[in-house]
Amino acid sequence: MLENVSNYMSMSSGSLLVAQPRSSYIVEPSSPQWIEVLVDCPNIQELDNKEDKSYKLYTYSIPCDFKVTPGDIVSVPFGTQILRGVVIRYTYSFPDHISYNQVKNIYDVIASGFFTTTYFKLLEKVSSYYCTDLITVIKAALPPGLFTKSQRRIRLRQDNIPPGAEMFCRTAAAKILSLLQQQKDGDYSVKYIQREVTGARQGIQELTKKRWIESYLKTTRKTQAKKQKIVTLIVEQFPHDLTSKQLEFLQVLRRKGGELWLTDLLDVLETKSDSVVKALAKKECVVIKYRERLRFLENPKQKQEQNKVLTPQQNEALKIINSLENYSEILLHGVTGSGKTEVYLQAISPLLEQGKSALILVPEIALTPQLTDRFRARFGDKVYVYHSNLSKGERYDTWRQMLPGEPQVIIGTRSAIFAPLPNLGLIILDEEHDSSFKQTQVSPTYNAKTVAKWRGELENCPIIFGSATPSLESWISVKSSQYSSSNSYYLSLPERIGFRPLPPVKIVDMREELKQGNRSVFSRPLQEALRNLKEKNQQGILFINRRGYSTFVSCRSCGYVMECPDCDVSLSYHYTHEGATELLRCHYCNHTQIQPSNCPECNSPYFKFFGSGTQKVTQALKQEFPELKSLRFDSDTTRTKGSHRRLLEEFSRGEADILVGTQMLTKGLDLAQVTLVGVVSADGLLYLSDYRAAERAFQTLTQVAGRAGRGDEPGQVIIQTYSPENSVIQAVKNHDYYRFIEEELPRREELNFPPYGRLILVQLSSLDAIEVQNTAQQLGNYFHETIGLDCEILGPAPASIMRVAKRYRWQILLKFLPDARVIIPEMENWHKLCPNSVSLKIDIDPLHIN
Ligand SMILES: Nc1ncnc2c1ncn2[C@@H]1O[C@H](COP(=O)(O)OP(=O)(O)OP(=O)(O)O)[C@@H](O)[C@H]1O
Ligand SMILES: [Zn+2]
Ligand SMILES: [Zn+2]
Repeated sequence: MLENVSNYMSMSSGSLLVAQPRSSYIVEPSSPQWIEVLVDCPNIQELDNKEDKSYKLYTYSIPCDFKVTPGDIVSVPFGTQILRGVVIRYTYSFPDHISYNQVKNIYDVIASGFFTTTYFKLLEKVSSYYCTDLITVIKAALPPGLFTKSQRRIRLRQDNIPPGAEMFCRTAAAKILSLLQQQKDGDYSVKYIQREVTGARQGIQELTKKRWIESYLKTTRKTQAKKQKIVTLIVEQFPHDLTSKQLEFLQVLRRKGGELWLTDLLDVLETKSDSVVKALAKKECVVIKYRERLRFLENPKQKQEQNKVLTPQQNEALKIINSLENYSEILLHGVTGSGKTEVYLQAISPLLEQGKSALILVPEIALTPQLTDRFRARFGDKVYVYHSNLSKGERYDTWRQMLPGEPQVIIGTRSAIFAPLPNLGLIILDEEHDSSFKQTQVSPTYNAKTVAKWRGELENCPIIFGSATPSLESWISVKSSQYSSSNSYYLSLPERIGFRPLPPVKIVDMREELKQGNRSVFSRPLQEALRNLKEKNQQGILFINRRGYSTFVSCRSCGYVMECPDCDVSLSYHYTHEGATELLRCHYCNHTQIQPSNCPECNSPYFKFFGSGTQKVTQALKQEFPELKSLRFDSDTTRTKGSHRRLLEEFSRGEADILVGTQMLTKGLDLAQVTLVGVVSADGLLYLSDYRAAERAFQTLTQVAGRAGRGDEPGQVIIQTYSPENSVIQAVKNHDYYRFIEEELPRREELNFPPYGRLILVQLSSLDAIEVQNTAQQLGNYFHETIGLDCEILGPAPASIMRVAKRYRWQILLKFLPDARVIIPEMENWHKLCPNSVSLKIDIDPLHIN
């Protein structure tokens, strides 16, 4: 039975409408015998849905001792496999082509009650808007490990097999037998056998009949609840015949409230043996039982902290936020250090008292340990973090503890927008301009900001978008509907806390420096500022635009540049510490090789790396300012869990004078001792072949500048550049967001780029250069035939880096004009034009085009 989900979207500037799917998640009152299941098999879904974008449901029966409800995750027999699926609804009739006895029983119930009705609607919206199978969306939303597959395998029954057995069977069976015998355990998956041997099916049947092989199901371990022993005190008066050890155990147990996990109790008493506890259980002083122990990410305990007295501006903002109960969009535009976080905290407090929960999304949790700490200091153990770096168990348990609806605060990254909080009272997106809210690598290519709006609508709760540098989308969205609709608010915090000034920004023209004979990476003004740091006992930050940028290795004699053999990009120079091997690495595919001492082209010994990565800057710093101690903060030094926190803590304890880092530094760092921020080179940010380059440059530079002078000492910012007259640089210099958007918005409007028009990026890649080009051409033609005039079709064109990890990449950009109805041609037809060797990806509302 097919359910149709219409796949067109319509968009008018500012508001986004998605067609309501016709199917929905229906809960029937009685308990019937059959259910329809969405099975985790996306390829089958695609093949079966010729008519239109939809999803196919399979009917199963419920064994009488099972209780199954829509929303449950079940495992079901499916061909030779046992697959996971989601129960969509009860059913009372069969599709025409199926007879009663063809319907199979479900195999097992994996998890119950994972989502509510509105939640399911959200998933359907995501599926239709981002042109992604519903099951893929469900898997992206739910904690991992629920949809593991079981595999049908066969193995030899060694003892039954006579010598020369293969002589007694047909070709296929003989082949299978010899395959199995070559494998040391005599064991293969049926899938593998089917790929290797023609007529595998009959072969397997034959061997099974002879009892020379057996087939079995291999299930991967499922994520499940973790049970542990808990010890409960059950007597008030301690008996007199206790040993001193036993008495000590009971006293500890009573002091700790009468109940402790066995492991914790043993820890407190510094023993490994549970014999004393067992003896106490025998004496009926305690009981030991198994109980589920939830796994959460333990964060360091914070000192309890009280609400701060708000500034009049914070107060104004809070009053409006607190007055909102229904769906509304709030843009909280507060300059760096204006106290946005305090507003969030005080907006959440009354909600918790009303029994509601709040969801806070941040760009990257590891980068903002400070933020999580501040929430914990205010709300203690009501705060949970949820993001993709947690272990499977932690995600599973954090998810499940949300379901009963205890009021709480969830802090997470983009995937947390799917956190199943039942009584959601507020959604906050902090640093809303950040592009990491968008998923780009895998489907669905959702933007948590867009999903947050749907979620807010479905749950009927307000959303706060907070930033010092709002994205043009949010700016336009709120500004254009502020007067027309009553549920849009622009709230501004134009000043820093305590009337601290924003730091003055000095722009240094690096061309002048060179003319004056200064070849150092540090300009004279930056050198002077660095020298002053030590005297004044202050700290500084040096910002380097993303790792690898301009750290390419080239020959000074012939100009030869070292490139990755598999990607069309230059390799980056890596030198982790003194004495380490000098390495070259590709930042796309991680190809690594040793840095040659001479040029491979002309053998010149002047074969060096150029540019200023974090490593080069730390080295230059060491040479020119040996008295300054520096710490590197980039993706190389923060690979291990907890390393962000450790480095930031080291720095805030004053164990280094300078923090040298990449984009990671820009996010939410609040350190009072930092008075100097130096941008080593702004140029890499300005010249990217992307329509968003200017916006991203303005945001990054403003954010990094905002780290200076947040304490009592005034700060200063020095930006080094070869293009001081650039208008982005000028806007940053004057802390002038309004000037920036006044210049940027007309440019976007003229070219119909977002936030006016809408983009859809179709990406094709293949190992075969010709095939991918031809496919791109055909797809382009198909678009020209089917897409209306209010969509501009750009390309097909090779991606700006044409080859990555041996795959050639082409793309087509669809640009829908403002107010155009966005109609995406049938995906099914696209796939028909696309041979198996070419992979196809669709990115809806892409943020990066390269
Ligand atoms: N009303 C207040 N009274 C005193 N201190 C405050 C108040 N509000 C915030 N602060 C403090 O001011 C500092 C800056 O606030 P906060 O970090 O919330 O700013 P922000 O706007 O989130 O900054 P950014 O966007 O730059 O990360 C923090 O140390 C915070 O504790
Ligand atoms: Zn050379
Ligand atoms: Zn590469």
